[in-house]
Amino acid sequence: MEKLTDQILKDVITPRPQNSFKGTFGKVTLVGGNHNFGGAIIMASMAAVCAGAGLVTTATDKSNSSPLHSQLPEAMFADFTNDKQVADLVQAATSVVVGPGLGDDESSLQILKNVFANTNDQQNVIIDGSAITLMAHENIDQPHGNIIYTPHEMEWQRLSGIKIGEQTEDKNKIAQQKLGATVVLKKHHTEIYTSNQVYQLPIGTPAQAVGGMGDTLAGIVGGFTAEFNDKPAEAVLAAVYVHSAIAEKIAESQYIVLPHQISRALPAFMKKMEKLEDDHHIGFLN
Ligand SMILES: NC(=O)C1=CN([C@@H]2O[C@H](COP(=O)(O)OP(=O)(O)OC[C@H]3O[C@@H](n4cnc5c(N)ncnc54)[C@H](O)[C@@H]3O)[C@@H](O)[C@H]2O)[C@@H](O)CC1
Ligand SMILES: Nc1ncnc2c1ncn2[C@@H]1O[C@H](COP(=O)(O)OP(=O)(O)O)[C@@H](O)[C@H]1O
Ligand SMILES: [Mg+2]
Repeated sequence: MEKLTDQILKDVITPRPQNSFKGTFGKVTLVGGNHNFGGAIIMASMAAVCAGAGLVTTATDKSNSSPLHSQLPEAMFADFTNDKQVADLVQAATSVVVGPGLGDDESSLQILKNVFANTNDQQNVIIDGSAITLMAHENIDQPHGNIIYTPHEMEWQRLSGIKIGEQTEDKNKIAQQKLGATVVLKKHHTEIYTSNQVYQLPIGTPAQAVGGMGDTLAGIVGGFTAEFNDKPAEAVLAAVYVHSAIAEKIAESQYIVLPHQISRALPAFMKKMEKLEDDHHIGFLN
């Protein structure tokens, strides 16, 4: 298992071309947030916007429209029960994030099936939270796309059948190869299983054990894969690293880290990365 280092941030977060516009940095469509879990998709959407995606649209329960816009006017809204609109938004996306707060009832299932029916192999599809649980429980086939699962250990147990105490590197690798997808197995020292390598995140803090922390990561992965779409595999690794690097920084002065604080810190943190020369280390930054 190879340990991720801050080098991944320097590799991925480079200065933006002068001759660019919002379309240069990709479109993210996020789908989730039922009547009870609106916060999950709002946190994911905030993360995608703050990570630098060019355009972000959030397909969610109607009741989340005003809360979304009051927190995040940069995001556009769609009603996730409008199948035609969601299909169009999914087809138009560079990256699709599905699952944060989606829920596990019949309506959640129909929405998930509609999303999965409309992805294609050119897109990054980040499958998180309820979407993983629904796939496992309802035996739903994996959709088209560059698939990135972001399960916590229980979601990985549901999806892979490997019990939490038995999730060894070898077993996880076999399950990941069978899926033909990237797996970000979230825990203390998250592991990332890619087509040809297994990475471990050596940073991160228990101050991150807060609801919404994974929803935020899913949004960063969506934002980075859209923005840095010429190197989607590295973008996933950088997203995982930046999420915990910022959290560690905040945790120097806070007992817990609120997920939205990570998102709000992203633009300034990324600016510092952009300026870094190869011989500088993030540890020197304040
Ligand atoms: N503010 C919100 O709206 C929030 C909504 N959420 C959404 O709620 C839905 C259900 O997700 P949950 O993860 O809460 O529920 P799940 O039922 O999927 O998973 C939680 C269960 O897994 C067990 N578990 C074992 N190892 C774990 C690990 N390493 N990390 C986390 N759990 C572990 C827990 O003990 C618990 O029994 C998802 O769609 C999620 O996105 C959560 O993100 C919490 C915040
Ligand atoms: N003790 C810990 N140390 C480091 N990271 C942690 C710790 N506890 C939780 N995290 C991180 O927080 C996130 C939790 O994700 P998840 O359980 O999906 O949260 P939620 O669904 O509530 O948003 C993951 O990125 C995980 O790695
Ligand atoms: Mg989660």
